[in-house]
Amino acid sequence: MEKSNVGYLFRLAGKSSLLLLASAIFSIISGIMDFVPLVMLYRVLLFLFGDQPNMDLAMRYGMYAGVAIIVKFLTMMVSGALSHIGAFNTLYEIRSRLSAHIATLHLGFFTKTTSGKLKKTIIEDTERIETMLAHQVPDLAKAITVPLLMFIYLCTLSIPLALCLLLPIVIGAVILMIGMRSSSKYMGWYQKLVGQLNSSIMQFINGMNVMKSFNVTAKGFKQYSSTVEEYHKMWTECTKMQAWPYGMFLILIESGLLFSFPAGGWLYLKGAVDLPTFLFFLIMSIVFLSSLKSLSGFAMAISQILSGTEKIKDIMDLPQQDFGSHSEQLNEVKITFDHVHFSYEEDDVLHDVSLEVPANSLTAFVGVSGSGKSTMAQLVPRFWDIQQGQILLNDQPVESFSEESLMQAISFVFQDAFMLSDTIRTNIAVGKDQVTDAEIHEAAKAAQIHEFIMSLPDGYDTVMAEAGIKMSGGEKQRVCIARAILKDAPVVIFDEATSFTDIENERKIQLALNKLLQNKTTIMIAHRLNTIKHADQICVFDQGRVVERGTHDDLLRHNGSYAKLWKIYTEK
Ligand SMILES: Nc1ncnc2c1ncn2[C@@H]1O[C@H](COP(=O)(O)OP(=O)(O)OP(=O)(O)O)[C@@H](O)[C@H]1O
Repeated sequence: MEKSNVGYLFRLAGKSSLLLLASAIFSIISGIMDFVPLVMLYRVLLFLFGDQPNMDLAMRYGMYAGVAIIVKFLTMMVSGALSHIGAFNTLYEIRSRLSAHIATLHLGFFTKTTSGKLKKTIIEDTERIETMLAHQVPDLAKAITVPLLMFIYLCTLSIPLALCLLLPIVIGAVILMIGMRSSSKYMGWYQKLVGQLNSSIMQFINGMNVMKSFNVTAKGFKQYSSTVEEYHKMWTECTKMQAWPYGMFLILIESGLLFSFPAGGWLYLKGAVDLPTFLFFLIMSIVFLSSLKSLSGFAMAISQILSGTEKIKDIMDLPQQDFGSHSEQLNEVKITFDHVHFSYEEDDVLHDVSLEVPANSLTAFVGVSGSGKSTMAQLVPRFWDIQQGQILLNDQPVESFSEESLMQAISFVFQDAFMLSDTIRTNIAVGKDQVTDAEIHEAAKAAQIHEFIMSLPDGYDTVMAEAGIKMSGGEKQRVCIARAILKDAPVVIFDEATSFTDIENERKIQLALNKLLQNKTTIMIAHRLNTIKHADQICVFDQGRVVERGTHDDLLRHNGSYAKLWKIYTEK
């Protein structure tokens, strides 16, 4: 974990870091004020044990001590308020920057990265940072500065006694350092396990229906139970490792008197310090060491802030997608894939694919699972950018288009229909500001979903989060088709759902598609071959290559891969 994460966090916080700085300064003042009454007490002791006790001056020092206590509480309050405001502003700043950055990433990023992981960073990690900043910044500033100032003051009274106060700390720190050499290993292990635990809990809850139907209990869910076991092992080992050095450290910190009493007594008897100074050091040996004790508790908090910052940094470091400046409202669109090579990581997923999808035609991508159909289709709206070759819309490279022009030109109907937690009306009109109810109804009618919506008690005002449970996969996909019909983009990429196959639903989807695809350039990723029998061209994918291309009849005559797929399909 880099130390620069601290700087990075404050850079992200922007102006809010000034509030945090102010909070730290007020906190230091409040810490100093904590210390003032003790100094005043020392002053009074000097008078009391001096040759000419001056009661007036003693009273005045008493008053100073009272004022210091009031100032301490006031500065503590101001510091707390500033740190909370600063931390909230930081949270806002980080979330805004994260959201703004995420909006500029390749669309494909969102299919790869689990939304749970993103959610965790945007909500949980930033929130933890906020809580930590609100509390730890003022406390840490005080815990470091005040003992240091105390020590300097004590050195002005007696250097040997001041050093003697440091002795238990130095011995304790050495023991801690030796004993906790391997703690960074545990910290990494801990972070890894917390991530695994979260993801397996999410998986278990999301897949509860499947788990239950296969009689899998939380304990029987191997991924979860083995993570819990490892978590238990990690904490047991970590606690064993930390117990003795931390225990020794605490004992030493509590035993300041063991060091200051004999040393101070000896110096007093030798006449090197006077009685008030000796007494003052005895008091300070308790106060000084306990003020340092709080420092040991910050390690965990700081490491949590740093690890949260690192996750934010990982997202912020993801490269942004650049768009071109070519702005054009496309109507009839021809798509050309020209010697396209693409890989997600190292191995090529698409190898030198060339293909033309003529304007206003239906091109179907078929092939076994993993052959590259979805990847190829996702390259058109630039979910990912290719490594070699070109993808052209009407002979213009996709990279040259402005984001608005490109997105305006393409509708993508995904398999797993995404729904906003909003009304059906908003879900159909998503992205369109000025649209009438009549237009929305017309799109829904064309998508064969109007009747269903009207049968709901709140009709188009039904909130999807509630209706979602009642909607079948086919109904949801028809809402998405209505969305695409309303968008009326010249290019449609349709990823046929594999999960719902009842005849009535298939018929309705087919009717909806007939409307959606009229006069459009369509790429259909097809799983049910009878839906694409009439496609203008069918491209058969195999291991990232288009191995056959033609109409249904051509390809059956050719008696190759497609004919085999068709045979398997019709025999099902
Ligand atoms: N986001 C991703 N990151 C890394 N690899 C991926 C990603 N998406 C797909 N792949 C890999 O790329 C290859 C092609 O996958 P793709 O989804 O394009 O195939 P497909 O033919 O559409 O399959 P299916 O019919 O099952 O959807 C597969 O090996 C797959 O594992």
